[in-house]
Amino acid sequence: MSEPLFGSAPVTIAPGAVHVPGWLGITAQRDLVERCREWARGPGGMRQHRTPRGGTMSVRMIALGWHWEPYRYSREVPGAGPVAPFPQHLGDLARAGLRAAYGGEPPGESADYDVALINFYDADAKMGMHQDREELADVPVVSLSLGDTCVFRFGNTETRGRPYTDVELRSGDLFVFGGPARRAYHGVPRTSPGSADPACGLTSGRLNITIRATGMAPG
Ligand SMILES: O=C(O)CCC(=O)C(=O)O
Ligand SMILES: [Fe+2]
Repeated sequence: MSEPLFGSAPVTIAPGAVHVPGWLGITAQRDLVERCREWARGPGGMRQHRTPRGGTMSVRMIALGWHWEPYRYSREVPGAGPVAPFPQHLGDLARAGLRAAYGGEPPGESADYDVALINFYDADAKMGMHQDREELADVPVVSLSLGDTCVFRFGNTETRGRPYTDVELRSGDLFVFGGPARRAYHGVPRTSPGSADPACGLTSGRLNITIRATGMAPG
């Protein structure tokens, strides 16, 4: 274990998938919530995306560095111009997250993070089991949770179903999945409305930031 910012020891959920409870202290949480509010005002705002099968995602999201919507990355936000830039401090935070989770060299390619997806969950929002697989690079995904507690379901690389492990993610928790877990199915079956400490800066709902490397050439 090396240099956790805060909180308890890493817990390995599956090979390559590590949960670090309470990694971000309350001040860092509040700072990130405030930045999310600014990012939410970026090109296109927080959007509920349609899926190719005709559904609508229940989370609201915005992306930095690359725009994402089901199921591809692009430089432009449809109808709103170029995507907001990727803040380098999120790349630094992600690399610190890798060290906290893995305690040494992370599995996969070197970590040139270039995209962050910011999801907002209201009390009813959830996310079905899916793989993060639009990225070409084999770099771990770094996930930060803010606000309400949720159940994060972390499964296997073969199917949306069992075996999986349900993990409670609270405000300030870090979850990293790379190496053999990089393409594992995962989702958020529910959140617990009203469970957050308001001192985190969010009085209702949950924010999740995933920091990723697309492996795609900029521009
Ligand atoms: O909200 C979460 O914890 C997971 C989000 C997620 O899986 C995604 O954005 O792809
Ligand atoms: Fe995901």
